[in-house]
Order: sequence, then structure tokens, then C-alpha cells
Amino acid sequence: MDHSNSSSRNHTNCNGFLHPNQPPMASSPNSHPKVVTGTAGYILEDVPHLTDYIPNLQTYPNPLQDNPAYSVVKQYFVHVDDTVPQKVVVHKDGARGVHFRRAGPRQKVYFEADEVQVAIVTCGGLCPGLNTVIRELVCGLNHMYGVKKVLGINGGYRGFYARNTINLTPKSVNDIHKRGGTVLGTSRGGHDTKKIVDSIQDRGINQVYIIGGDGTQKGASAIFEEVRRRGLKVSVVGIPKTIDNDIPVIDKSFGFDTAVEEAQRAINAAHVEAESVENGIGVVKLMGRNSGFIAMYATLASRDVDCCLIPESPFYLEGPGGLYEYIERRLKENGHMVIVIAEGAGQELVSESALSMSQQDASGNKLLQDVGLWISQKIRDHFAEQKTLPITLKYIDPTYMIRAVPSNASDNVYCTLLAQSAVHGAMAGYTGYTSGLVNGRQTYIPFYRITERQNHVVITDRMWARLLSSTNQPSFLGAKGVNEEKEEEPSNELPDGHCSKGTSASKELSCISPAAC
Ligand SMILES: Nc1ncnc2c1ncn2[C@@H]1O[C@H](COP(=O)(O)OP(=O)(O)OP(=O)(O)O)[C@@H](O)[C@H]1O
Ligand SMILES: O=P(O)(O)OC[C@H]1O[C@](O)(CO)[C@@H](O)[C@@H]1O
Ligand SMILES: [Mg+2]
Repeated sequence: MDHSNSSSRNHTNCNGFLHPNQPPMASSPNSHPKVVTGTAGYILEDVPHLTDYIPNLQTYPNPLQDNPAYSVVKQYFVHVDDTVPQKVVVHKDGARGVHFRRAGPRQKVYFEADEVQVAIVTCGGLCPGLNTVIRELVCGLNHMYGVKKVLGINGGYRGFYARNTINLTPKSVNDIHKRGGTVLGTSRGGHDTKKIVDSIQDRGINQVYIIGGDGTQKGASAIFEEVRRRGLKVSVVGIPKTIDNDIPVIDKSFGFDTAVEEAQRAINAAHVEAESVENGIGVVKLMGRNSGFIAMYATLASRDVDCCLIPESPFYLEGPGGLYEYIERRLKENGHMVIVIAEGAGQELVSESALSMSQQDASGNKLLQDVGLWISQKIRDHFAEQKTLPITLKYIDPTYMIRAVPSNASDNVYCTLLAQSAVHGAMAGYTGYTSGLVNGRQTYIPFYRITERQNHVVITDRMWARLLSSTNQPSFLGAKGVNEEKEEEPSNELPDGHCSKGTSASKELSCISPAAC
């Protein structure tokens, strides 16, 4: 695919054509999904390119061609038509389904090293690996493409217009990956698209790398649209960050492995405390506002957990099949037990007994009640009232300790690949995309696929069933509940316990190709 000629690119490629419902990008005030279809139900959900709205942009040979480290690598450059399938499990006669553009270096780039002025910003909550991504962006840009001008935006989105910037060099970021947090600082709220793009324009920034969760990626999408509306040669790139693993499409988010590993320490402590006393109960609260992935994977990894409670699986306390009954049975069988609870679990129960559920943080996220404290007290009160089983309960809340640590070895490698892929895409003129791993391959995913939904644990899927069979906890769902759950989340099941509740664009695509989802 030759991006020096955007019109030919929009109309025929990948043995396919622009989807008939999609107008050509250049004629529309806002970008539209670029969907290319091919034979056998092939669909490419492509990402925008600078040439979509700035014609005749000059190209340059990729400097990696002369880089001794890379020139020996056979087929180092990604073929322009390489794409990655969203779904790898297919049936003999099924459609090929949705694909994303494969990430990696291209033969031609759209920026000369001296011309590039980069900005990097981190937004939202902390997550292990933020500093590694920052480091690898700075080093990747410098070592692979000779880019020297890299600014760090201080304190999240508002830093674009309200704070001083920080010069980042390979030397200044050399060992930041060994530290937790983000050297740039972060914040919630403060996204003012006009002021941010004014700042981008005023500072001559032409590549923006935005590291953050679902809210941040929505902000990145708004920045991209405004940049495009102003006709600026600025690549806007998202790098997905979330300890909750609630970003859809991608295999998992960076820092998640580290968080699960770190959670083991809290679970171990809860287990040691619980088994050291008669009828000991250890309760561990883990993060997960709307998605219980950390709790689910930490439970599966640990084997010491007897009950895992997540936001996706409503539970109840009293009566047959309830939590109290299970605790009593487990204590009688085993003498102790460990409960892991995600912070977003059981919020409807807590809110019945707490004051307000309507408070929000600066980004508009609902502030949660402390379900860990609440459930610990409820269990203590219940068994004190019963007087038949005297329990000792220890409550551990390691939530901020888990996300404040530096990333582990595997997350460091993942962060490096994500950052390098992001850089290759921007240098190749792509924009308006999130760099993400899909089925083990680095890809460029259009913003709308990342922002339209959240990733949730599917409690009717195999992974949750594995958890139930490993803990032996009740499912808290009658047959009716299971059927309702199946009806609610019908078609977008992703491998191994991931599901994204669909909205507009992807639902349309499911209609084009049901086998794609
Ligand atoms: N719909 C939106 N449009 C523009 N900007 C947004 C939107 N939602 C959130 N933002 C901005 O994105 C930034 C981060 O959002 P938020 O605090 O929700 O964290 P996040 O990126 O979702 O990360 P996490 O939830 O994992 O901590 C904030 O500065 C917020 O103002
Ligand atoms: O207290 P803060 O910084 O708002 O962050 C808490 C939230 O951040 C998250 O870790 C998401 O980043 C959620 O799990 C949690 O609810
Ligand atoms: Mg979020």
C-alpha cells in the first residue's frame, strides 16, 4: 500500500474495496471508520493516515535500512498488506472476519528526523510499566529514527496547557523503568481539546504519544479529530494502559501481569493469617472498577483462594447458595478460607447500606464504596450474631501497592514492543490509532474500536468456569440468571474469558460478518 497516493489507497487494496457505506475520508469533516473488505468475508478495520487529509506529503527512505542492528534482519520491514485477524478460531466455511493493520517499520517514512517534535503524556491511574513505555518511546525514537526532540507533558492532559514540559533524552530516561509510577506525573480530568491542540500547534509538536486507559483513549480520539479538522501534520497515537485490563480488542494491557503477580503477595499473607487461627478468614480487596480480571487471574494463579467476587458476577449473602452458607461450609471442611473481592463487586449491595453512589472523580468515573471493608464487617457481624462459629477475619487492602510497583520482566518486554510499534506507525504517517497486541501480534487499532466499549469477564465463558471449578465457590446464579447472562452478551466473545459489550460500529461489523465475532 503506497501512502503517497491516498486516493488509490482508499479505493482498492487487500484484494478489496472501500466499504460502500463509508465515504472517502478526505471529503468528511470528521473521520469515518476506514473499512476495507476482501474475499471470503475478509474485513480490514484500517487506521487513518496523514495522507487521508494532507495530499502529496513527501516520503523518505526509512533510516532503519542503514542501521546495522536491523539491516541484517531478513524481511525487517512489514509488508504493506500484512494484517492480523481479530479472531483465530475459525470454522471451515466461516468468513475470514475482522483484521487489523500489522504494526512495524515501513520502507518509507513521512518524517525526517530533524523535523520531528514529539510529546509524550500519561493520564489516568497508575499502572506498572508506564515508565518503561516512556523510556522505550524516547530510546526507540532516538536510536531507530534519530529523533532527538522529545517533550514530556507534565501531569496528564492539563499539562499541555497548564504546566511546563520536560525534555526527555535517552540519558535522562535510562533507568526509569526500574521505578513505579510515571516520571511525567498523571491526572484525571482536565481534558480541554481546543487548549491541548492549540498547545500542540504552538509548540510545533508533530507526534503525540498518549498513554492511558479508556478515558485517555477517548481524549486521544478527540485530539486526533481536532488535529485532522485543522489539517495539521501531527500523528496522534494511543498506547493502552489499564491495570484493570478493561480495554477491548487487545490481548491484555501492559502491567496486568505485574499486578496479578503482586496480588499473590497479599493473597499469600491473607492465607498465612487465616490458616494460623481457628476459623480464620482472609479477605483481600483488589482493583477492578467494572472488570474483575485481576481478581480472576490472581485467584487462578494462587490456588489458596476459596471465593472470588467480581463486578460481573452478582452475589448475595443470605440463604441457600449465598456467601454466608458457603463460608460456613468451607470453614467446617477446611478450618480457614481466603476471599478475594474486586473493588467493583457487590456495589449494589453496599449502596443499599451506604449513603450515596453518585459521587464521581475528576474524569467522571463513579467513585466506589469500599466493598472490602463492608464485606468484612458483614461477615464479622453475621457470625457474631450466629454465635455458633467464632471466626477471626483479617482484611488486607493492597490495591495501591499493586499498581505502584515497577513492571516485571515480561511486562517490560511487552512495553518495549508496544512503544516501538507505536513509533514505527507514527513515522510511517499513520495516526488516530492505538498500538496493541492482538492474538500475539502488534497491531494498529482505530480509536473507535478501543473507546466504544469495555472489556469484561464473561461469566458464562470457560475461564470463569475454570475459576469456579478451582475454588468450588457457588456461582450465585440460578439457571435463569445464566440464561439472562447468555442473552445479554451474545456475540462478541473473545478468547479465554474476555468479552466486549458491543455498541454501534462493531455491531454493524458483526452484521457484515457474524463469524468475525
Ligand atoms: N470522553 C472523554 N473525552 C475526552 N477526554 C476524556 C474522556 N473521558 C476521559 N477523558 C480524559 O482522559 C483522562 C483520563 O481518564 P480517566 O481518569 O477516566 O482514566 P483512564 O484513562 O480511563 O485510565 P484508568 O481508568 O485506567 O485509570 C482524563 O484527563 C480525562 O479528562
Ligand atoms: O484512586 P484513583 O487514583 O482514582 O484510582 C482508582 C482506580 O484506578 C483504577 O486502578 C483504574 O486505573 C481502578 O481500578 C480504580 O478504581
Ligand atoms: Mg478508565
